[in-house]
Amino acid sequence: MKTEGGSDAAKRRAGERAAEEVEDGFVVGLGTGSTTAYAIRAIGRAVDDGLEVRGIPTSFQSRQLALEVGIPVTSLDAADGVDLAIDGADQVVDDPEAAGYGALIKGGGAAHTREKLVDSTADRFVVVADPSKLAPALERSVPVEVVPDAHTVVADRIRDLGGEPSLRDATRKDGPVVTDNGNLVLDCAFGSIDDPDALATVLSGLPGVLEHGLFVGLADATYVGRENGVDVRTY
Ligand SMILES: O=C(CO)[C@H](O)[C@H](O)COP(=O)(O)O
Repeated sequence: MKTEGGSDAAKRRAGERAAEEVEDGFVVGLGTGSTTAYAIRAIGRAVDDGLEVRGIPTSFQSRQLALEVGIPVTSLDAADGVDLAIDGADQVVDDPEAAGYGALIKGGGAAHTREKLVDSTADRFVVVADPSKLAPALERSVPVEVVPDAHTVVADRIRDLGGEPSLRDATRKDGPVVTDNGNLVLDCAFGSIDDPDALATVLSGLPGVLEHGLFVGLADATYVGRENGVDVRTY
């Protein structure tokens, strides 16, 4: 059995704190990843206790978990908006003086296209994270989902922009990761990103790019799980 380490405890606190924001009648965006999974499980327990909600999963993984814990699932085209989205992040800009304060890198689970769609649609988007995700600037590789035919062309454009693209390999399958949308992922290293908004705009404009993992100006708050509680950043 997996034991709960310090980081897992922090993730659980963040996820469960965010789940407390879910109100009766809400349509909730269900993000992807281990931190959001704590929120989904907590919402499932609340549903058992009588809370009436519908969830919009952002991935196969979050849909499976929602069904397992008894959250009725719906979709963006069937629901009339999203009241609250709860989602994790791979890195969060945590310097209030930085231009990109509250900007995120997402897509560690290759789910960032649907995550951005659902998170950006929500009236309120809450990020759940443990302290290891906080950084003064974004410096992790940016996941870029590309249609399969375009991966070499987009990789060349990324190099032109000064980035170093790497096709994401599957760990338990020969060949690359294939997203829930049937596409490939280029993890693109740019070093420390001074202007996330500018890079996001350029990446969005590249033919063949479906979506990238820079989330700029989308989050309303980040809940940071700590050993003894939760710190809330609002933007
Ligand atoms: O963006 C994501 C998936 O595409 C995840 O939210 C992100 O990778 C964080 O995951 P975790 O909570 O497991 O650290």
